[in-house]
Amino acid sequence: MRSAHRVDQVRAAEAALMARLPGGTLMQRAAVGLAATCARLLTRRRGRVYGSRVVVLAGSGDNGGDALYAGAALARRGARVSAVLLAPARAHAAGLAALRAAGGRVVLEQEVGLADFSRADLVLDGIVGIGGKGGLRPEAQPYARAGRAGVVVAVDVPSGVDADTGEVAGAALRADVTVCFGTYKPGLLIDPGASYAGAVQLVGIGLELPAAEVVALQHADVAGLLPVPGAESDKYRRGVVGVAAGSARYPGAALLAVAGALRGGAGAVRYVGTAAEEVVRRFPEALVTEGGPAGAGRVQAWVVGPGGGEGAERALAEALAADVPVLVDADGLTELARLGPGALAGRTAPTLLTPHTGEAARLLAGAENGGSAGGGGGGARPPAADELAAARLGTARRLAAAYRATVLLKGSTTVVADPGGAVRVNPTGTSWLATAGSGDVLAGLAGSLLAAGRSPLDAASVAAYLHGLAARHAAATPGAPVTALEVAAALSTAWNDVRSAAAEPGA
Ligand SMILES: NC(=O)C1=CN([C@@H]2O[C@H](COP(=O)(O)OP(=O)(O)OC[C@H]3O[C@@H](n4cnc5c(N)ncnc54)[C@H](OP(=O)(O)O)[C@@H]3O)[C@@H](O)[C@H]2O)[C@@H](O)CC1
Ligand SMILES: Nc1ncnc2c1ncn2[C@@H]1O[C@H](COP(=O)(O)OP(=O)(O)O)[C@@H](O)[C@H]1O
Ligand SMILES: [K+]
Repeated sequence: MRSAHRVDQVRAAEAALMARLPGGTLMQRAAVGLAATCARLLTRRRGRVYGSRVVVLAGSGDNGGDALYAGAALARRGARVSAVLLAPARAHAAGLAALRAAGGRVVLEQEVGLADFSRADLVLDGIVGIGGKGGLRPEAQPYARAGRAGVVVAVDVPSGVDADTGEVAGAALRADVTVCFGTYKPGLLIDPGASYAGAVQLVGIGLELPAAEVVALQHADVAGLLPVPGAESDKYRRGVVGVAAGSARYPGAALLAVAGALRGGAGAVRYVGTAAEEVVRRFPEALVTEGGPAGAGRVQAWVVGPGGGEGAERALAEALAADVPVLVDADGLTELARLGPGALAGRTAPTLLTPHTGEAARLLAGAENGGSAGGGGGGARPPAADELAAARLGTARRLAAAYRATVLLKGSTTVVADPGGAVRVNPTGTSWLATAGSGDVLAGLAGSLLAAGRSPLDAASVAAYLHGLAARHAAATPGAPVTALEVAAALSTAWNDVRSAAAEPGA
């Protein structure tokens, strides 16, 4: 599991540790780890550190200090290091002295700095770290636009990325590798910040940290959460997932949601809706009923809404009336937004909402207006989907709080937020998943995990993980387009992948 902490949590842990250690110890630990990664990267690119061209972009804080000390260490190994000082009067004095003593040169003119930057084998971005506010300032912006021949290594956080949220206000410096200290930061795991961070490496510096703010599961964690039948299991004990999906207009959504549900670990899939005939023709193993959830047999969880069209209103009402976990997706969410959070108020079993940002905008507007169905006030501008996508962590949290439900917010980084405050972010996605119907597969899969007894937080985060992995496996060649049905078919490979990696020694 990758754990990420907020800046204030890092600062508190740093203060507690610094009180027990000689001054400068933590910066030395950070710089040693940073220099070691840079030396590995240079050796991989050029065969050796000696003679390579390194540029340190140094801002006014300790982030610049880390970068200057690491630059000094590389200079001592024979690298030709220039330090570009973005705030010359406030550069980290001891770091700068170390760099100079190691033979590094200092650049004050932007033209020279930019030329050095563009032809460097390696650039250390020490402009700003966890102390940063807002995007890059004007003096640093040309570096974000400049061409580059070598690798950019961000020190702790890519400059311009908000460490706590991953939000980017204006320009930020894109890195190939980020070396972070003590713990991951949420902004390194959540887009858009994550897309600026490149490969993220953690250097331990001995911080004692509280519970994480955000976590990202890895193979071993997911393997431990997969429902696996035991000797005592039968199909009912494994859980039956009910899928209320599809409509005359969107029959395909029914097939895709059932395809996902069949591969999520529940013992049986019960489909209700207008596409019963198509479903059973394609998936003879599914149990089918026409009509709505109320008339179907017992299930351990409902999935309601994919392609629900005109039947979504009734299906949602009937599913929410059942005392089992309910996953609401697509047209079910549009209907829920119309009703507002009050529609969930009487429920005792948990609810999982799986919006994309467009649906999230409708849900938030519904929460703020008390549900448009109730004729609530309204008047405030509804949030725009792209603004919500740029602030994914806050959006998922706001929705979870407003609806008192677990929220899986889909998109370039899928974020799962529990109403209790826990947040998981998904590391496995690929943008090829942005294909029609892949969300239906995800809904079926997550519903199946709910029926198999997983909590909404676990069901949602495991489903997103397997779904993202399956999309990679489904591609005929790495990086090729995939269809939603291919993603569903590749889910078994994703399960195997996770389980076999977890079974490896040392996993
Ligand atoms: N915590 C730990 O455990 C450890 C932390 N360590 C390291 O310390 C780093 C944090 O250092 P920090 O606190 O000095 O802050 P830092 O990120 O250098 O920035 C603050 C300075 O930048 C300025 N500034 C602000 N916004 C800006 C912007 N957008 N663009 C440009 N400048 C901007 C602001 O000045 P202002 O101009 O606003 O007065 C201020 O002077 C951390 O990321 C890690 O690398 C390790 O050494 C060891 C253990
Ligand atoms: N840029 C992206 N990067 C990674 N995954 C994405 C991106 N955009 C969308 N996705 C994923 O693709 C799926 C699309 O779901 P959804 O929007 O519900 O589509 P549909 O309604 O067509 O099924 C979700 O799993 C979502 O997280
Ligand atoms: K930085």
